[in-house]
Amino acid sequence: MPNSPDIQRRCLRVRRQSESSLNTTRVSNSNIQQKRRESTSGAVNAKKKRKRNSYQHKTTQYIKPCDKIFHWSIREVDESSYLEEKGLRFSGAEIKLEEKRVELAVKTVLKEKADFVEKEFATLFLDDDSDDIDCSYHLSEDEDVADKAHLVNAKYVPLTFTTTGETKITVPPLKKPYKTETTKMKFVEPLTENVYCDDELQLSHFPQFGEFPDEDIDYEAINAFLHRTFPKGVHGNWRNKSETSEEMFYKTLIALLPGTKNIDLLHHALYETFPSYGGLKDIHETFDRLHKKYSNGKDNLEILKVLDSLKDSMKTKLLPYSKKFPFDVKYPDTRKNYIVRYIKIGEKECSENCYLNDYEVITRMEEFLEETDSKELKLYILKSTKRQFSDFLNMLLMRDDKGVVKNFCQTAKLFPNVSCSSWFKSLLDSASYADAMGFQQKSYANRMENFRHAQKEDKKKRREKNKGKDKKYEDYTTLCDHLGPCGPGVRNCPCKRFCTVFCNCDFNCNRKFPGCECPPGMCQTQQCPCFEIDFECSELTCRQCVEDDTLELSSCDNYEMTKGGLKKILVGKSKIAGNGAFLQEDVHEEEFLGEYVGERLSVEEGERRGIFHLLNISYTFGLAECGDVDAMRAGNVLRFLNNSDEPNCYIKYKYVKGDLRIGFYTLKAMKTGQELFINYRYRPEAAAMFFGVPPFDRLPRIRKYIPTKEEKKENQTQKPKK
Ligand SMILES: C[S@@+](CC[C@H](N)C(=O)[O-])C[C@H]1O[C@@H](n2cnc3c(N)ncnc32)[C@H](O)[C@@H]1O
Repeated sequence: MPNSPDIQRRCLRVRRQSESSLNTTRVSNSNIQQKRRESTSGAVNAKKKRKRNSYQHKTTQYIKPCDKIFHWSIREVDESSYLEEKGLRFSGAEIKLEEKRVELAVKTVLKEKADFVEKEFATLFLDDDSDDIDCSYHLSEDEDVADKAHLVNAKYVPLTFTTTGETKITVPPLKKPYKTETTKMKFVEPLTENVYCDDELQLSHFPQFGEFPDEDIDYEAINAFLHRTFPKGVHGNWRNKSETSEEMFYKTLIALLPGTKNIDLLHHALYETFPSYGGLKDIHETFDRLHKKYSNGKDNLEILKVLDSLKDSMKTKLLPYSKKFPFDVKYPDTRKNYIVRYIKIGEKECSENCYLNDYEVITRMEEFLEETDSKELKLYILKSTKRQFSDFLNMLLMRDDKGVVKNFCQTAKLFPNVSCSSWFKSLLDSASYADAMGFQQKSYANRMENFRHAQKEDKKKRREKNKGKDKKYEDYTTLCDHLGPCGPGVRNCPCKRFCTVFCNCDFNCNRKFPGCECPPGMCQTQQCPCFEIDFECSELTCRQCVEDDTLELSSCDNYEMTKGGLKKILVGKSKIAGNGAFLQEDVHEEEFLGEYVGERLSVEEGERRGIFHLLNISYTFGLAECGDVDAMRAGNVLRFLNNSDEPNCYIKYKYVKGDLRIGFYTLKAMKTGQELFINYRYRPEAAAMFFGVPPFDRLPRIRKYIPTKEEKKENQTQKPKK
């Protein structure tokens, strides 16, 4: 197998003229040489043309070749479609039936999960009145408070505080005083950008545990409580199929295994639904592991029987492609618009219509040979293929062996209505390096025109699809990574209104948002297509505004989070609660303060950590359906901005490099020393809880499990001394 391909060298190279050694070639050598001469001069001209036309990106990172295919199957299942492997053949109707079963199982599990979550949360947030503590706080008449407005609603107030270290203000103690010490910083790691973090299923290491003094709380009891609250692991959602939780996957399998008529068919249907769980072998191994984890030691005989038969079938007909399925690819590299594959040239014709008998195909093969005597073609296969062809391609790539398609004819046979040589021609049509480069050569106007046109088409389709349905939140951070066209009519394409350059679809995809062409400094109005949809400008799309060589010098005014600046802000004792953030430089109205950074959590992890907010201080910002940013353990100074109903700063969410991020901006001009506030926009119940009730008193249910000091002492005296 050749090493990883070097496109520049390989593709711009003028090939050496030499003898062809295709042993199946029925074309005369002179013909081949003639062809070669034409293609050589063509390549030189194409090279010159490309050089003239091409827009030079600062980075050419996204035109790297890819040698992996992520989603093999984005296929419309109809009567004529079928799956055949090792003599197994399914009709479209059978596939539909099995997929329907998977869909039903998915719905049932989801409903169960939703009910469970609802029930748990309903009881969690209920105050059981077991402790009638009045934590309300009223300001006295003669209080010397600089900014009373902040304090009127603030019930969680420290006993003493200073504003910028000058005025010392004292407020009367709360009826039930609680810790007023500023938060210890021992767990906070300074960050300049978000760090993506995995779901953490171990709760006991959570730093907030350490923030309660030991004598006050029994951590084991809290831990036990949390495990009781989420006994089945963390919640998940199936919005994006890659984001399913293991438990859901397990439950679906359990529900489906007994009734399956054919394990391969079930596997096929499951793979359609859970592309990241791998092939038959992978699913089998995953299932074994999950069974141990979730069955609680109870073995269901029926399931075990099916498992056994599955093992047998694994032995006898281990599908050759099973290990090639994408596995664990959650967020694949977004820089690929074509896939590199080697196609081994066959030695024997499979039929009369075999590509090896086709003069045109044989002649065109020349263009794709690495070396003239090579027995493999090297193809740059574009992802944006026609729907029908993408089915074939998916199947072809799925059956390759470490990037080499060894038996092209075998795959072609699975599609009897189209001849082997027609498939080969389509493959060659879509497989040249020059085509893969096409996007770069398109002018901005051209891209914009295509985009607008695609948007119109999409709008029609969406309208039909969503007739009578409620308008849903549209998340632009879900990136697509499939073969074939994108859009609302395409199964499994998760991109809502449009694709972006961060999607893994082909760069020629007309749905791809083309960015803007504003001059530098003009991207803060609705005239700028990026600004209009809350996208930060990007050097991958916007030609003029972000053109400066160095990031810091770029004068684009819609590029702040990419640049990553942060105003001078210090942490001090807040006027309102614990620590606060204080300006150390003068700022104008509508100035960018910085990005709120922290650990970037999945929706599930955000939900799980959410429980700690009830116990303590929350540093989490929700990103709608995209997860959360949690600055509890790691973040920057913006984590110290407290809440106010009369804020002097505001938040703006923006899409930056394919992800939703949080920018902090000023609402007015301010001087050094001023404390910064935003409005957290909590719902009244949440505000009452977080700002009105000391953390310790927030969870009556938890308290049941936390021994009081007296109880603890009693327990200790009862424990036999070692
Ligand atoms: C992002 S932190 C702000 C920094 C925090 N004061 C500190 O010391 O680290 C948010 C937490 O501060 C507290 N807080 C913020 N604004 C408040 C207010 N207006 N009244 C009472 N507590 C507030 C709440 O405990 C909230 O969960």
